[in-house]
Parts: sequence; C-alpha cells; structure tokens
Amino acid sequence: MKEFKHFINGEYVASASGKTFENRCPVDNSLIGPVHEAGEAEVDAAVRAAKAALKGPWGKLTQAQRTELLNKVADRINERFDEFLEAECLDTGKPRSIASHIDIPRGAANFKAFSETLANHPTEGFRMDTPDGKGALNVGHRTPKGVIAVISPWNLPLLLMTFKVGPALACGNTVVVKPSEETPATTTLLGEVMNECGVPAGVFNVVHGFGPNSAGEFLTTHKDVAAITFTGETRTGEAIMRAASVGLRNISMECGGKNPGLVFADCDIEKAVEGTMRSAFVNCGQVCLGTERVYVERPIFEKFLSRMKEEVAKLKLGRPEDKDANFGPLVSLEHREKVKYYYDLAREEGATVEIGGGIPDMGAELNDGAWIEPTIWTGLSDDARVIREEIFGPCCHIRPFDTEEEVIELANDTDYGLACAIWTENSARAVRVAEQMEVGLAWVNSWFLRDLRTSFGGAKQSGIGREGGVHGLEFYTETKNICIKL
Ligand SMILES: NC(=O)c1ccc[n+]([C@@H]2O[C@H](COP(=O)([O-])OP(=O)(O)OC[C@H]3O[C@@H](n4cnc5c(N)ncnc54)[C@H](O)[C@@H]3O)[C@@H](O)[C@H]2O)c1
Ligand SMILES: O=C/C=C/C=C(\O)C(=O)O
Repeated sequence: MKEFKHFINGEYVASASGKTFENRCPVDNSLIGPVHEAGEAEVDAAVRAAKAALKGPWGKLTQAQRTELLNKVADRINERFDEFLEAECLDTGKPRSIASHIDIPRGAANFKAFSETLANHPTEGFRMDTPDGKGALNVGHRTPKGVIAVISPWNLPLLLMTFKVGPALACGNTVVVKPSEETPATTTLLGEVMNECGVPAGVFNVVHGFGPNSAGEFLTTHKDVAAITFTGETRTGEAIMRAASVGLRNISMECGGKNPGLVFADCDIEKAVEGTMRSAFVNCGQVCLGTERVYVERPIFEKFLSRMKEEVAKLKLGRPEDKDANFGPLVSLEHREKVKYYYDLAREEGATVEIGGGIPDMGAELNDGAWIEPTIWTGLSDDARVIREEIFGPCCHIRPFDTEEEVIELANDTDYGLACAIWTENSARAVRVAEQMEVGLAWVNSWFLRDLRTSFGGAKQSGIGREGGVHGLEFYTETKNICIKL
C-alpha cells in the first residue's frame, strides 16, 4: 500500500499529529493508501523552508542556471513517465490513453516552456528628458515575489499544478503546493524528481489536506506567503480571496466555467461533432474548458444531435489500462453525487434526456466505482439551473438557434467567461463572433489546442488575471523601476 507524506525542505515527512485520510481509486473505490493531513505545524514548516530557500543557493542562481535545472526536471518527468502515468490514473481513474497524451507530457512541458519564455523576455526601458538637459534612464527590474502558495484541483492534477509551479520557479520564487485531497500522488512524486535534479531543498514543498480548517486554509492565511495562485471552483476562489486580503497578498484565480459551443450551419459538421464530443466528454467532462452548453444553427440541428448521439453511444467505459476504453469514472463518489444531482434536476426542469442520464451497470468488479453515463439533453429553458450552473461532468445540453446575434447573446448570458468553441468555415464570421465572446479563450474549429506562449485565464466569474507565456510575469515577480539620473 502507498503512503503519501508531505514534502518539506527536500524530505518526506509525516504529520506530527499522526492524522491521515484515505486516498481511494474511483475505478472501484479501492484504497490506494493513507495521506498525511497537514496541521498548522507542517504548513508553517513548509512555508519557513520555502522562505529560507529564497536566500539560500536557489536565490544565488542565475536565470540561465535556473532554466537549466527546470529543463532537467522536465526531462526527468519524461524519464519517469510510466510512474507518473500510473500514479495519475490510479488517483483519477482516467484512461491511460488520455493521461499519456495530455496530463503527463504537459506536466513536463510546463517546466520547459515557461523557463525559456521568461528567460527571453525583455524588461522595459525609457529614457526621459530632465530640466538640466542631461536626462535619466528608467529600467524595469524584476525580482521574485517570494513564497508562492499553489492550490490545485483534481481534474488534471500534474498539468494544472506544474502550470503554476513552472513559471513560479522560473521567476526565482519558491513554492508550497497544496494539491487536491483527491489526487495527492503525482505532486508527491514530483518531490523525488526535484531532489534527483538537484533543485535545492525548500524550493518545492508539498503539504496535503483539505480546504477549510486544514492545509488549504492554513497555507492561504500564512503571513509569509507572498502570493496565492489558485485553480478550482469559483466559490473556493472567493474564500481564498478573503484570506489573501489580510496582508494585501496578490492572487491569481483560474476558476469555473459553463462554456458554450457555437455550431454554425456553415461548419464542417464532422469536425464540429468530433470537437464537441471531446470538449464535452473527455476526462469524463471534468475539464474547466469543457462545453456544457451547445448551440446549433437550426438547419443542421437534427443532424448534429443525431451524430452526437451516435458518437456518445460508441464511448467505451473501462479501466485506465483497458486499451479500448476512452471514458473513465468521475473522480470520486462524492463528485458523482453532485453530477447525479444535476442529472435528476435536468429531468425535473423538463429536459428531454436524449442519451444517458443515469449510472451504468459496470459489473460486480467496478460497481463500487464513481461511474456515470455520458449524457445529452435537449429542451431546457435558458434559465434552467442545469444551463446556468457548472456541473463538471460528462454532459451537455444542445439547443437550436436562428441568428448570429441570438447565439452570441445566448452564449454570453452566463456568470462565467472561461472559454468557447466556435465551429464555422466562414473565417470572417469566426473572427467577428470570437471578438464578441466574453471569454478568456475562444477556440475556432478546435478546442483545448494550447500554445504555451499564449495567455490563459477567464473573464467574469471564471477568474482573475492571466497566466501562460509572459503573462504570468506580472503575478510571479515584483517589478521595480530603477530611475538613473545621468
Ligand atoms: N479555470 C481553470 O483553469 C480551471 C482549471 C481546472 C479546474 N477548474 C475548476 O476547478 C473546479 C474543480 O476542481 P475542485 O473540485 O478540486 O475545486 P475546489 O475549489 O473544490 O478545490 C480546489 C483546491 O482548493 C482547495 N481548497 C478548498 N477550499 C479551500 C479553502 N477554503 N482554502 C484553501 N484551499 C481550499 C482544495 O482542497 C483543492 O486543493 C471546477 O470548478 C473547475 O471549473 C478551473
Ligand atoms: O481543466 C482545465 C484545464 C486547464 C488547462 C490549462 O491550464 C492549460 O492547458 O494550461
């Protein structure tokens, strides 16, 4: 049986209290092993180690040396690919075919891409005139912000955690990570990699536990944490913002979504079906960028709906190691309860269940797991809760529309603003519509196609700030203007 300890100052440590909680595999609810739950003492030790490391060997490295170390980390993740894959699939139950294409490669890439992008970014410089005619030079100078708290979710555990740890370390900060209580494994394993690559002790720390009155709260309220970067639910983001307000600490928030797909009659329908299938059902619908509202122009509505139903019927539910399986369980039984609640609510709100809508019979070996059927609804009114609230499951509602103006209004009629997917072969329309969408990420004839040099983040209640490429620089560094009188 595995055991998940904290990683503090380069060493794996147990909780002084001896308190642990269970990590279970959602495939069959089997026990993976106990996870140590951090109390204030462990969180404090981790933050102190991180603070001390800022002034230790880490703080003395040049940008080039840091880049080299972080490249090593990326290479070592790839060398230990199978262990990361196994750990991620056990924690989440997701098919290996998905984790081996998305989660683990991006876990490695996040260390390479950001260290290189940031290393090559210029700082600003302005020459100014002065009354004595000699002038002055203004030079922007960036320094690390300090100890960064990284609070990450369970849906893409390694990918989303490294998406923050990569740039934070590239900028010279140190980190304390609190991975989701559902998925402690890959973050814990990364500690070994950091040691193997010679990243100094205290630069990367991990504490396990829950949110309120546990590791999450202790970390976000710790006075020596300089800034907090968070990915998770909008309501959790609000709690973290309140914690960050004490001591005026900076935050970066990547939160929930209720993302629309806009399918125009002039699209390539097979491309649109393939893309919408992925955006609604990959990772069992547990992707913040996923499409839960699909709007289809009326002339192709029936055809699109029937093609989607055909494709959903072909999804193969199965264990991560099953090579044919492309659809795993939800992350936990608790999350299944939430998703099932919305499945029942959809019926109460008058939806037509086109396909799915329940819990599948997976057979004796798997029936204790967190399985749920992929589901399509039609017929809900625009103000139904199922249309307005993030479900974070393998489901979408498909609704016809008649005009471009109408669909833009429908798509934007939400509290969230993370992403959208627009399907049309008319490029002028694509640009026109994309420019009017109230989102941080607009995909045209694609979905979740990621260039790590670009900005990532959400509008409205989907987040605050942008990370990715050079955009994280504002958050992960302190900029000082040095004014030199000539
Ligand atoms: N915008 C994005 O980039 C993005 C990416 C992935 C997931 N998400 C969102 O994440 C959610 C799913 O993930 P989740 O269920 O793990 O989210 P969550 O908000 O429940 O938990 C996220 C993390 O916050 C911690 N936490 C909870 N309460 C806390 C508190 N009071 N103080 C400090 N930490 C606390 C949790 O333990 C966990 O580590 C969805 O809403 C999804 O849309 C957003
Ligand atoms: O579930 C949300 C997915 C987020 C993806 C990223 O943060 C990324 O691709 O960098």
